[in-house]
Amino acid sequence: MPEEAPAQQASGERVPVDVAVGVLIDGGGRFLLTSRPEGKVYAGYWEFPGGKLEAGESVEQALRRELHEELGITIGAVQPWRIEVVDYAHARVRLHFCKVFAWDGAFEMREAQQMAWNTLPVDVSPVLPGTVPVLRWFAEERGFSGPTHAAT
Ligand SMILES: Nc1nc2c([nH]c(=O)n2[C@H]2C[C@H](O)[C@@H](COP(=O)(O)OP(=O)(O)OP(=O)(O)O)O2)c(=O)[nH]1
Repeated sequence: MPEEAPAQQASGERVPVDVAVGVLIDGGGRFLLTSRPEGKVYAGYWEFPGGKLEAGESVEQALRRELHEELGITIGAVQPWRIEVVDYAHARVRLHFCKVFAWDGAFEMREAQQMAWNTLPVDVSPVLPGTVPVLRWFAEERGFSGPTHAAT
């Protein structure tokens, strides 16, 4: 589906679209990456699951909805982590990355995407540009040095 034309601020900068992103971390410290479904921009690229906020939604509400819609799970506590603005040709996005350590339900890939539990370095490729900083934050937290993912 083509994305809507981005709105512009008076300054000429595009208004960012808010996106809630879930960084699911399991008991072994692995984190979940999913591939972007066919028909979306950057189809096939790996990212953390999530999606755009709908009107009136908080980040947490959007994250609960998106992860249920996309993965079939019900998430527990949402821990806001970091916020990052990324300029793509298709949109300017404000990514609200949240850590999630608990969820219920079995994973179902409801958009025919793929999922992979990862540690550093990640073994899936290509990684979405707006996802790369998260791998760096994990590397800092975990004292990991070296490339976090394969260069594309
Ligand atoms: N989910 C997610 N999106 C990311 C990440 N990094 C990153 O730059 N993005 C960008 C890609 C998209 O431009 C935007 C998310 O929008 P989307 O199109 O996937 O969201 P959506 O599921 O609400 O899509 P739709 O209903 O409009 O089709 O955020 C990430 O790690 N996870």
